[in-house]
Amino acid sequence: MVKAVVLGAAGGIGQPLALLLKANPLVTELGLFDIVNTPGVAADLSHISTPAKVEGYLPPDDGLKKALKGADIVVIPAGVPRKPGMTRDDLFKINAGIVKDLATGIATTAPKAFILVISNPVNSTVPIVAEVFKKHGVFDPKRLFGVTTLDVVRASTFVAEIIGDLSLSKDVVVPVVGGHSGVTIVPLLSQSSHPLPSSLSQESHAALVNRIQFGGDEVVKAKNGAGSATLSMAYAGAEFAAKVLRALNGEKGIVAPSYVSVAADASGSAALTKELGQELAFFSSNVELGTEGVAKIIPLGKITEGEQTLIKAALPELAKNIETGVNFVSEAYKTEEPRL
Ligand SMILES: NC(=O)c1ccc[n+]([C@@H]2O[C@H](COP(=O)([O-])OP(=O)(O)OC[C@H]3O[C@@H](n4cnc5c(N)ncnc54)[C@H](O)[C@@H]3O)[C@@H](O)[C@H]2O)c1
Ligand SMILES: O=C(O)C[C@H](O)C(=O)O
Repeated sequence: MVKAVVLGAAGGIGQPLALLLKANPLVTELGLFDIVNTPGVAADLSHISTPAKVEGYLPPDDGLKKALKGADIVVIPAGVPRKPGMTRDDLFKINAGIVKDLATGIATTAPKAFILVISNPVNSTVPIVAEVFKKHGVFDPKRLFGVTTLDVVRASTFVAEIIGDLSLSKDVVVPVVGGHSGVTIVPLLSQSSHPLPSSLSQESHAALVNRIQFGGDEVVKAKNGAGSATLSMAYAGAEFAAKVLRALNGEKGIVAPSYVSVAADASGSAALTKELGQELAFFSSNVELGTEGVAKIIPLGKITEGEQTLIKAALPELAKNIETGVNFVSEAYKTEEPRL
């Protein structure tokens, strides 16, 4: 029996993500929480002939607690998306508070659940969840994941496009490390399961890296004020959730990149820190998943000089983003006691 919960379930990501989770046979219960419209979304999904029992909750009458009760996996796409001209960091002001409140609900109701954070800026919202959990004395770094899968999905698609065969895209695997915004997104194209054509010019290679790093902007621009990636994100979020669920179900050897706390695996992160030349509290790297969450953080391995330069550019930005998240929670708790 597995209960999955979506917080922000009526949104542009939340609805298709809830649909894909409802379609996952490993999910037997699906809790949907949002500040609007969840009863309708839940009624609609509940007619689909798959095992999951669906319930929708709103804030009144302890809706968040009811949605979270007994949760094994909680996915968070709650919060505002970008408009053209904005960076993900511009979302921090609104989304930090939303994520903090939802994290408080999880810490007090389902502290053992796996938490998959989609809300931007991921580089900072994941540290917010960690800090809230620490304040409540329930932080388990193995169970907290920043969802960076969309970067991996984009890399697979764009590499397959360059190879000239989109049918390969589901098989192309490119590790994408670092974080989830602009220069912190570092595709390790040299480790692609499908090598790039040797005829690819340096300029085209650089353009591919840039497209993976700024793929989100392409969608924000095309949507022209109506938000950011929702459908591709729902697909990516469901893919990552499916891997976590398979690992929870006992399947071995499942690997996926995710933005995790380095405290999740001391020896893996020590090797990673050596490669990076500095320690960061959070970093996205390939992670082996197990029944307890992160089983292993897999270091970068062999990378090119160009990739090393990209990592160097990512590190200061990531450090700043992490600090922003951590400071936000310590400031908040100066005026507010954790609700234990
Ligand atoms: N990690 C990624 O790769 C990635 C990709 C795409 C989008 N995102 C981020 O995901 C977030 C959501 O994007 P979207 O397009 O679905 O936005 P959206 O506005 O369509 O949906 C957000 C939903 O969150 C709900 N919400 C707001 N406050 C809430 C609260 N306190 N509790 C519960 N629900 C609440 C809203 O009612 C809305 O239904 C944004 O921050 C966006 O930047 C992340
Ligand atoms: O670009 C955004 O703001 C949304 C998301 O992070 C993305 O990568 O598409």
